[in-house]
Amino acid sequence: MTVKLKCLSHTPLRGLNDPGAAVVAEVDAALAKARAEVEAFDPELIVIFAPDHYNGLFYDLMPPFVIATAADSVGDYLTQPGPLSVDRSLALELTRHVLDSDVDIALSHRLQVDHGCTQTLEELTGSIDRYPVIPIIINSVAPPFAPYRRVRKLGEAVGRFIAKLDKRVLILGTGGLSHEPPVPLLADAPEAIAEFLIAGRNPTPEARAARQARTIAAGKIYGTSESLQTPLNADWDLAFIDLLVQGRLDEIDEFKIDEISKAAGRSAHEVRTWVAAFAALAATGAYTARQDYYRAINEWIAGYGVVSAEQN
Ligand SMILES: O=C(O)CCc1cccc(O)c1O
Ligand SMILES: [Fe+2]
Repeated sequence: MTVKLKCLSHTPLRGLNDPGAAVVAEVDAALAKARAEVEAFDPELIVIFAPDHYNGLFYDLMPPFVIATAADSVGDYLTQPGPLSVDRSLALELTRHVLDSDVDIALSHRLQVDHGCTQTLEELTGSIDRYPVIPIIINSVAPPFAPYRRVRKLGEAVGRFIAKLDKRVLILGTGGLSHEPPVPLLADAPEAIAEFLIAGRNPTPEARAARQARTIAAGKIYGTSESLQTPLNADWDLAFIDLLVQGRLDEIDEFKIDEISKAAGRSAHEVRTWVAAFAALAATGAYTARQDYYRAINEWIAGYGVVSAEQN
């Protein structure tokens, strides 16, 4: 087994509400480098930890963690629609292994995934179906959440499975860092919004377009006094990256969900995918990590970071 890891932010506003050309070029360069490294590694399997944003998973049955044996991209924002190349039998084996490790996880034999999973696959591999993949969705957007220590346990269980494979495996985490796009909350939601959050699967094209227009509008004022959303927090982001790079994963067990929401925004919990990814890598042996890129980008509603790691 050889393992590499990449964790990066996603933002569906890339290409829809861009910052200045210099910043766009910087990010393009960071992504081109990451993609070239993936190409050179030539993974035989990608394990991707991703969030969902009320596209595949709703409050009619909201699981803390899900492994998919088959997955279709809904094609939201600018992402590619269609099936991912999920390794069905390996995904099923992984599910058994995680359950045997005392971590409860849901199983989907037909999951819809959104930009939270597909954008990173496209950016790092050129398409959503280039390599065999196992998608693992971690609820990071629809509270209540399982504690961070459980996310770490999940990652460790996945890592022990990966360690037994005779394959080159790329572990991905996608989302974060600090940010708060206008995703509605079920608590105190008006009837129509509550209905969407509970049972909003397969929205009409009009409903999807309206939702995307709201995100773009929020991006245009994010970080100004006009915005009601919690702003980006570069200090929080850089401290989190340092913790991962320095291998201080045990400190994550003390992370407080409400404090993170306040300090870094409600969607900062997408870093749960990074936590699982690093815990998985750490379970395969000691690692070396590096920060490839960081910038707080208001136009994209993203504390935007790229981090890489590999076994020593
Ligand atoms: O459509 C949505 O629900 C949220 C879109 C969205 C915007 C900015 C950063 C993100 O990570 C993100 O997911
Ligand atoms: Fe997101």
